[in-house]
Amino acid sequence: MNILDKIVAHKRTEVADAKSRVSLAQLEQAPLFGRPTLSLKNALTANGASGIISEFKRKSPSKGIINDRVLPDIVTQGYVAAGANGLSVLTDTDFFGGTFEDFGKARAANPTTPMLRKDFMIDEYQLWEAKAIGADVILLIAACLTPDEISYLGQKAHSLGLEVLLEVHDREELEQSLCEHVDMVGVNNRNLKTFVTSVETSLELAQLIPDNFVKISESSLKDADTIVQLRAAGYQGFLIGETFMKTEDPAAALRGLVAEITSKTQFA
Ligand SMILES: O=C(O)c1ccccc1NCC(=O)[C@H](O)[C@H](O)COP(=O)(O)O
Repeated sequence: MNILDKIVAHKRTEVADAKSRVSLAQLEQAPLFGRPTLSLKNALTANGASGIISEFKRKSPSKGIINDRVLPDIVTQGYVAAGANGLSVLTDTDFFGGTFEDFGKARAANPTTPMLRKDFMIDEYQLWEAKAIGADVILLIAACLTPDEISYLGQKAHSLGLEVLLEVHDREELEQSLCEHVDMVGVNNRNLKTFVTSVETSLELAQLIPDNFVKISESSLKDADTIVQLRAAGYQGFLIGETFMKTEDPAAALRGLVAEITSKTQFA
């Protein structure tokens, strides 16, 4: 069984357990459930946007522990001050060390920044959870969902006011999964089954994504030259976790990257 299958199998148990403990009606009573959501799509496409979505990621299946010494509220507030247009916070505990508590702390510290609940969504119950914790955007990963599930979950997410980021890794996933219930298309440079990374994946798929979807390049992004190259290929969003989180001061690492991108763009 590959890691993605393991994560999804575990997620099914986790969701079944959560459903038996907390009903949808109870989730709807959460203080943040009725909060108006913020648009990540608008934030990424605004004039002068950096396009960077900074991720709070404690550990990962591919790298093990990345950083267990930092706090979600401090790091994410720093990210926003350093120029992030969106935040991604892992809520998966077993494989990524994230929690709803992490998400809640980041949410409270950043009330005006769009936030992605980064998890493996397989059931509409998780959309209610996302609303209850104050998320603005959810992720649908083509590699672990059927096209019908993507369409169904996308539609449900929209009915709750959540934006939808569809994640693909190759042409086949893109062609089979793209539908009207998606707002943004993320191309993951990491093959989630083998962990092999290549930015070529984003570069190759760029022209195949229709222009009415905001394009986001995800994973293994490390330097300003790559961001500049991806922008030229049509990407307006850049999801970055490890490059920042592996440092002692993730926000300072983002600030440095934004400064470098700005200088390369100005003098290009
Ligand atoms: O990061 C992993 O090892 C991983 C393994 C299996 C499934 C998903 C995984 N990562 C999720 C992500 O999409 C990344 O956290 C995100 O794109 C940021 O990537 P990076 O900048 O490389 O931390």
